Order: sequence, then C-alpha cells, then structure tokens
Amino acid sequence: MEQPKNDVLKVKRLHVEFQTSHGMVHAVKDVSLEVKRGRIHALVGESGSGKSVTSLTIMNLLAGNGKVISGDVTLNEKSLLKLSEKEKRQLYGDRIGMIFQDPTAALDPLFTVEQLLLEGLRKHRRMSKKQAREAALESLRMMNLRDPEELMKKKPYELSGGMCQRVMIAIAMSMKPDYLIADEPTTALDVTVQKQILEEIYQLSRKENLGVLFITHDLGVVAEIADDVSIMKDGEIVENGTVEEIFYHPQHSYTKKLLDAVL
Ligand SMILES: Nc1ncnc2c1ncn2[C@@H]1O[C@H](COP(=O)(O)OP(=O)(O)OP(=O)(O)O)[C@@H](O)[C@H]1O
Ligand code: NI
Repeated sequence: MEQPKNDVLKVKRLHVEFQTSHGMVHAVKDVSLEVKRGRIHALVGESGSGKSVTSLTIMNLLAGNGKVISGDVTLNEKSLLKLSEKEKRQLYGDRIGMIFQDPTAALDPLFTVEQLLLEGLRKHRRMSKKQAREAALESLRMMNLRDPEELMKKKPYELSGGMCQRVMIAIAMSMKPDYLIADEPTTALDVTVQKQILEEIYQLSRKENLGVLFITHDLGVVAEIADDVSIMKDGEIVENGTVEEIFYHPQHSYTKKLLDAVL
C-alpha cells in the first residue's frame, strides 16, 4: 500500500470517562498527541494518570464501562473510533500493533511460539504455510533471538521474561506494522534485559520506520529512547516537547518535580 507523506497517528482533544459504582471517573481529559513514523513518543506519568486508558482508546480496546465523551483518534486523518468491526480487524495487528507489560499473560500458554506467530500472519496475510514460517523466523531473527528454529518449538512458559517479551515484539513486528503501542513493555524485566529491549525497540523505529507510542513512568527510560515526550498528570497532558526540551528546558513544575526525582 502506498504511504501518504504525512503518515501520522493522532489523538485529538480526547476525553474518556468511566461509569463506576462511585459515579463517573473522568480518566482522560483533553489529551492530544501525535505519533510519527520513525520516531518514539513517550507518554509519561505516575500510576493512574491515564496513560493506559489513552493507549487502549487508540486500540479501540476500552473497557465496557468506558466511553469517549469527545475528541478523536485518527490515522492519516481517518477516525479510528468510527471503524466497522471488519475495518478494525484489518487495521489492528496489521498497521497498528500493541505490546504489553506482561508478555506471559498476553501469550497463550497452550501454543508454541511457532503457532503464536503463524496465527497472526495467516489471519492478516495471504501466505502459504511455508511463507508464513519464513516470515516468522525472520521476525525472530530481527529481535536478535538466537536459534529461532529451536525457539519456534517452545511454549511461552519455557522462556525467560526477556525472551517472552522479545517473542511478543516479534509477533507484533511480524505484521510489519506502521505503528506500535507499547504499554510499559520493559517494566517487569531486570535492568540489563530492559536495556537490551529498549535498544531493539529503538532500532525498529529507525530501521522499520516504525512510529512508537511508548508508555512508561520511568524518565530514565525516556532519556534512553524517546524523541518526543508528553507528560501526563491526573488525566491531562501538562507538558509536551522533544526529549531535549523536556530534559533541558522543562516548563511545568510537575515536569521539574519528576526530573528532580531521577537526577
Ligand atoms: N475500567 C475502568 N473502570 C473504572 N475506572 C477505570 C477503568 N480503567 C481505568 N480506570 C481509571 O482511569 C484512571 C487512569 O487509569 P490508567 O490505567 O490509564 O492509568 P495509568 O497511567 O496507565 O497507570 P499505571 O501506570 O498504574 O498503569 C485511573 O483512575 C483508573 O482507576
Ligand atoms: Ni497503565
């Protein structure tokens, strides 16, 4: 498919509310941000600030008690919130992928790595089994996973947390998406593995021209990989800018407070 020049994923003045037994919770308030191809946009904020709700809205995965009150999510100016079920199935996984914090929960333990990889590929791509297998192996290699042939036979519980996370990224990347939504993908991993996976995601953004929305509460992670940063607090974006602007010229007192805590 031909790529439009200004390929961009946008969240526009988004408001999301949840109906709860204690009344309405206004979780996302007037959030706007842009994810561009080949760049990593970090969405940063403390627990409960609305990061995951924002990403789930982009993926059309909002919980049943949640509602978009106003605003929009667009891909090249087409609304993603008004898609038919068929359009959603075509778009998600294919052009926009997602990875989560806990890969072991996301990967079905009953299936082998090969089955997990082939499922997505065969669903979205007209490929023979042989072609799909080759594509699966290639995406495992892309994640620097050694001996992919052996790995294909394993089930998720036989893998370490870091390997699992790499397999999940490989599954997402096997579809060659244009955008990847990554919700705290390295939080559960130890520091060395975390660094390696951050490096892989960074390389993917550059080599594959992948636009990444990277959700984290960790400004250290932001410093390592982000190009653009949005700081979120209590459902709102209090400040946004390039990573240099945020680290060297923070404007908002909350951003300064977050920086003081890590420096
Ligand atoms: N299904 C739901 N029903 C009611 N409230 C919800 C629901 N999902 C999220 N919320 C509320 O929305 C707010 C934002 O939650 P969200 O999960 O986006 O935070 P977060 O920034 O991702 O935090 P964390 O870093 O802990 O993952 C919180 O107050 C949360 O309790
Ligand atoms: Ni979250």
